Amino acid sequence: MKGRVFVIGLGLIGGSLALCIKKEHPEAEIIGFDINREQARLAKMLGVIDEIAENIPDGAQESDLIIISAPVNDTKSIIQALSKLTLKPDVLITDTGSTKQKIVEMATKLKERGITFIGGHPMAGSHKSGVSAAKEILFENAFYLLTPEDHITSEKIELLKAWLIGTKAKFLTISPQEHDYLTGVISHFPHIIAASIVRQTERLSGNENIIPRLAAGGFRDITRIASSSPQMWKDILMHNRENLIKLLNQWQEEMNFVKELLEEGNEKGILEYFSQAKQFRDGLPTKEKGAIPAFYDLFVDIPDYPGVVSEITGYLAMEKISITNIRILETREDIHGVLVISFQTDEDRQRAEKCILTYTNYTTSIGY
Ligand SMILES: NC(=O)c1ccc[n+]([C@@H]2O[C@H](COP(=O)([O-])OP(=O)(O)OC[C@H]3O[C@@H](n4cnc5c(N)ncnc54)[C@H](O)[C@@H]3O)[C@@H](O)[C@H]2O)c1
Ligand SMILES: O=C(O)C(=O)C[C@]1(C(=O)O)C=C[C@@H](O)C=C1
Repeated sequence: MKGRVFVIGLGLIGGSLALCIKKEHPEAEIIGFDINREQARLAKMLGVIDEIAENIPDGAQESDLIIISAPVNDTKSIIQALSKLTLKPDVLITDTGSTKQKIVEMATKLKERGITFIGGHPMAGSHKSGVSAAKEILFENAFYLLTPEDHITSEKIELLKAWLIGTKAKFLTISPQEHDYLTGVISHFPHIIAASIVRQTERLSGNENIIPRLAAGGFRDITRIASSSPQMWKDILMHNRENLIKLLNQWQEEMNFVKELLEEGNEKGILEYFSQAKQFRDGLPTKEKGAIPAFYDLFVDIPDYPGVVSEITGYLAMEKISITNIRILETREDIHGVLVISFQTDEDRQRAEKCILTYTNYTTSIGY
């Protein structure tokens, strides 16, 4: 497709979408604006956008598609600012915010001017922020939630999907209310819990350095998202307060239930508690991204000697296999450790396993 695309907010999500659009529609011209000029300059330098706009009116006026990928509160102000401009009559405006009700409400200002706004939310991301973390494959296989209002025609929705086809995401249309409830349950609420576990651990650590040093696999897995942008999450919580208050009440009941099981020494009840959770968790789709991202992890038993990690990454580099993450499971005290290497695709993981088995005598597995 040809046309001018204007991305406002050149961080992880805006940058990743710009890359997806450019790949699929190389003839499109991608203009970007970020309140942080450094981010905009970096986006241009990294080839994420073609040109930097001086300000929002400058970028918006001749655009065919406008994507707002700023924190949710800023998104509201940007919509308000856009509603005061003279834009192309058939311009399509969308956003990527993690909440939808308040944003869609604000977009009535656009509707009043006859401008099409379709709320959007790609359900994949990271705890990292900024354009340097942007990547084209971020949304592959993820759900991409759209919250068009009733007056939006299916042609406009299809046009937006066509622009975004390079995300390789699966589009799903829901109402803003459903959106905020569902994402409250599977995304916003878990972020509160992750932060609370980290805070409790910090509080209990006091001067005892040993606690953070012992915090290994389980703690790290459940708290990764506590490293996300505090500014972004403050805004999300403020936008989804009602749902989150209800969820917190339910969670308190759940915790009281566990406490009672413990007080009663109810072995059967505790077993049942974990079994039920395991059954549900194990039944979640593993190849789909979304609330639960697909991890293509390879576990490698490695001896504990200096340079072993670079030895393995060196073999993978020789075979041109890209990795997305690498870490050592610090749960064992013996002379062996477990290296966990994550890949973008199952195919990469299989190639990596073959490569490691060819060059080394280490044992590998895809589960641990
Ligand atoms: N991070 C995730 O996992 C994720 C996933 C899906 C959706 N989202 C949503 O997408 C949006 C962007 O998130 P992100 O992770 O890319 O954040 P980010 O911090 O990486 O990027 C946001 C960018 O917006 C810029 N910005 C802030 N206010 C602005 C304004 N008024 N005008 C122009 N630029 C402005 C910031 O300078 C920053 O560069 C948020 O609404 C977030 O809720 C995030
Ligand atoms: O993977 C992560 O780090 C995320 O937190 C991504 C995540 C999520 O909660 O699933 C975070 C917020 C977004 O609105 C969508 C996706």
